[in-house]
Amino acid sequence: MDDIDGGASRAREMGSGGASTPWEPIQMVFKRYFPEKVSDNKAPTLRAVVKKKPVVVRLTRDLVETYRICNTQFKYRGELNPKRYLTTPSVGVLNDGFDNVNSDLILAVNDDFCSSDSRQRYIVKDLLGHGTFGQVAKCLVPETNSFVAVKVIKNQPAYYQQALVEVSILTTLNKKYDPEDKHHIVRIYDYFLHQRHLCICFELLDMNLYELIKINQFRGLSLSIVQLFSKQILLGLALLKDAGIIHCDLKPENILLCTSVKPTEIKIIDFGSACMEDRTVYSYIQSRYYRSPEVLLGYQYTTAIDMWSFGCIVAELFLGLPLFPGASEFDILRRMVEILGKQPPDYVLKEAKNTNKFFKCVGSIHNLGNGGTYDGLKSAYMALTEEEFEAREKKKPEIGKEYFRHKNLEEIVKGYPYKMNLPEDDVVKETQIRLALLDFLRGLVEFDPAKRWSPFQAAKHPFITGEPFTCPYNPPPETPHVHVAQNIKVDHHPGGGHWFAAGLSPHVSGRGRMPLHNSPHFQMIPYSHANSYGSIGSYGSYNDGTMQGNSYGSYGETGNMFAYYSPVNHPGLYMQNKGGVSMLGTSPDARRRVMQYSHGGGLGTSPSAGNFAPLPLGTSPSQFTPPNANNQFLAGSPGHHGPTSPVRNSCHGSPLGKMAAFSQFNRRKGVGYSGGSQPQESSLPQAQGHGMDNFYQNEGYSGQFSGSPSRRQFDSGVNNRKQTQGGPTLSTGYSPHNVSSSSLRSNMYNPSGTGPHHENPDSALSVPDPGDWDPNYSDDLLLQEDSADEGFLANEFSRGMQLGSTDASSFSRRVNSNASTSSSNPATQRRYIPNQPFSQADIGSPPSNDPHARFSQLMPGSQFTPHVSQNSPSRLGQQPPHRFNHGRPNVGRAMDRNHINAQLPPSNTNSGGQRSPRSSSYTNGVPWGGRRTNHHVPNVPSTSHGRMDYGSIA
Ligand SMILES: Nc1ncnc2c1ncn2[C@@H]1O[C@H](COP(=O)(O)OP(=O)(O)OP(=O)(O)O)[C@@H](O)[C@H]1O
Repeated sequence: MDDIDGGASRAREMGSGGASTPWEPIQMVFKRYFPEKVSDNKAPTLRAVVKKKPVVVRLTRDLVETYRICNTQFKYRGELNPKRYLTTPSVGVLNDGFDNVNSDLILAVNDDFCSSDSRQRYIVKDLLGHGTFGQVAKCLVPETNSFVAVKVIKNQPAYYQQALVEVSILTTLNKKYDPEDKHHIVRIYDYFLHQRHLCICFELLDMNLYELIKINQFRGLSLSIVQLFSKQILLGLALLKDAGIIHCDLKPENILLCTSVKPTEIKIIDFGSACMEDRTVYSYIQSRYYRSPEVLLGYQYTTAIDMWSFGCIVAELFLGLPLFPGASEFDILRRMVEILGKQPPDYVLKEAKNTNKFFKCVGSIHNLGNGGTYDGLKSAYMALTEEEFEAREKKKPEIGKEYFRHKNLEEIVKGYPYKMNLPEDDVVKETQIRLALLDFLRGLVEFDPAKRWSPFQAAKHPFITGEPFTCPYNPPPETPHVHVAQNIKVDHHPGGGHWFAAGLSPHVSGRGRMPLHNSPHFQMIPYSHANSYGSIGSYGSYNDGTMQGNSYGSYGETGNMFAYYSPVNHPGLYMQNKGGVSMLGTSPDARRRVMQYSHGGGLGTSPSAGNFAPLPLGTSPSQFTPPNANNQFLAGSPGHHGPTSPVRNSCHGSPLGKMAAFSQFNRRKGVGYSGGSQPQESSLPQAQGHGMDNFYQNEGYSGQFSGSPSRRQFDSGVNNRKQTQGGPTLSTGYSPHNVSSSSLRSNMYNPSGTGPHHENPDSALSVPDPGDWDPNYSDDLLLQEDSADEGFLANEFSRGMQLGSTDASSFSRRVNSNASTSSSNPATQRRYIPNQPFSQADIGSPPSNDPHARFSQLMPGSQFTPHVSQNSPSRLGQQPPHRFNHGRPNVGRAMDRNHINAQLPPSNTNSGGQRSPRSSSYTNGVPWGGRRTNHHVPNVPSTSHGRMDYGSIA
């Protein structure tokens, strides 16, 4: 004390001019502490709880500052930092060293992209995911200080083309059908070329539903969440149906949380496999677990296949595991028949291309009673047993593990374990809701596509509306489709290409394509033998009858030949007929095909592909395939399935398949992580929302439909429509309209609960091991992470999603580099290449109102040299892709091709920071994010995607 006082007086002296005395503080801020007297003679204890971060954390959090404190001479130059690569492998071997062996652009933190069109800069900060088409990077938009997701498409023509389809479809959906962003479809902001890679800029979203289930330890989500998400997905599907677009790859991985809005919403992504309903080009679509019976059987398909996938997703959200986790297509069908207690209707089996693979004929198929519809009692077909299948196919069918103790849907849903310690009342309520769910599912996973509910019909189901469920739902008749976008702008230019492949040309009015004959740009030459499509152009240009097209990516169909004109090509630039047959353009991926045709008129090869075998079928990038001489295409019998989904995650099989395996592996390992006008006659009482705790009414829910007649009644039913025979009973009603954040929190199963959640006998009392059915699963993928960040993570996530009961520590985290380094690393010697992705030989038309102008921007030159990497993965693996023309009548649909202007998100939107539970990226192949949790199922979703083996088939 004396010292202190003395010091103070000396300071005063110094302040008054004492020059020789050492410096002392002028004023004393703290006084000496004198403990208060305590009466009980106990030694007083001073307890100060100081939450300090570990010293290492404190010293390294702002390392540059720490260095400056240590050494004032220290200067920091970000550009000297070693590059932190996000792409694996990061060795540049293609595209002048810009691309790796997989044709992926090698991305490093702080690389920047610049859109030549919008002049917008995007600075790479992290990797969000890795798909078949390329990588998705989290990028900073410096002007607005906001983040976006940029999908960098592989530098290969077919990927490029298919990605343009995605751009086109999404642009149309966003701008024409959902300008107010109410239908839970991801927003596209911009697209541009960078180092020959097409880059598509999307709004930044969060983890996907598979990851959500995963962090919940593969226990199902609460019914309120299932219901909320179902409703939102239905809004998206209703929009798609209205636009006549089939997503073709609906699955939990392609539904992402959007936590930037409150309460949390979901959005549908990945339209890279989508097609127009009247252009069902590919026969091999949908990820296996979510693949519809029509697609499995090779029957014509419509938007109803998305409803099947949706049904599978709803069931999976509730059960935590896929409803039909078949290891092969045979296994899937077997499970469907067993769980649903039915089989596809005879009229489908009679016409489907693959019926013989799975069924045997046991009766007359010529006089199918009941209009060809299997009445459930007797059918002309019987599913093959495993032995019969083996005898026919000369190989054993792959059969996956059983996860449910019960064998039929009703028992599975009813018998699913209830949440632990649920009060009796709540059990009763949930039982009631489960009945509604069961009925709901039955309408979705309905074998007969004609009977399967439409989004409109499903949206009126009590499970969605929250009305009390008292009896089987009788859906209202589907509103006849009336196309909404009547005034679609048409590009009257001869460029077609992939736009037509996606059926996007307003001039392509139908499968019959009769209008094509009238096109001033199109002279159709009668020619037959091709019976399937890839890109189909209404403006193809033929020069003569020799089948030399002047453009690429054109495909034929039965009885007709089409080619489209590419705006980057000269009319008159003839394709070489290298295959010894007359041909017209094909997808560049034709290079890997050797096919036999029953008719000699091969159709099209890609000029970019050089001397490739003729290709009768249009191809997608997802249908690359190596030679397989055993496959024959019959012109009149299109539709052999390829080995796996062209769109997905095949560890074996898909044309892009090896890639899929690779990318899935990486993803799993943590590459990134990964009308409203029906009058409201009366509102149900507000008490509708109290049937289940944690729900509340939200009359202002944004999902109002507008415009489309087929959409307009959607939401009106939510609040007002009464169930056919059910009154507004309050006791069992529950409102799905919204779920508060807190309800999301409390409705997630608590992973710490010990109750049996799964029916799997093996796992009845424990969490199922995802490794059993998830070939990519490995808890080695999980990495330790600084625990100091866990709180932040938990907060970040729970602020967005409010899952609450799930242990925050189970969330992985994406780590962003804060290094303010420049993107240019002097050590990396790369020659700048202007944006010139592919030569005219390789590409189609870009999405633009002015394709010529747009294209000249995009394609300053044509220096693309096709390269076929040996390692270039192919999603559809080792068998040839097959497509078929389903021969359905066309319904002309017009879609515009408006160019998207960059509409960047507001500065505060999704400003990124460290996002919720996705994460971990690789740096030069070394994982650096993620964490290991204490859960006995270490299921941090280190990748954005989940399962990898969807696409493969037996
Ligand atoms: N807008 C987004 N915001 C955040 N992450 C995204 C976004 N879009 C995509 N991702 C992430 O990137 C991953 C790959 O994206 P996407 O599915 O579009 O690519 P893909 O190549 O088409 O994949 P797939 O192999 O499934 O076809 C997604 O699973 C997701 O985790």
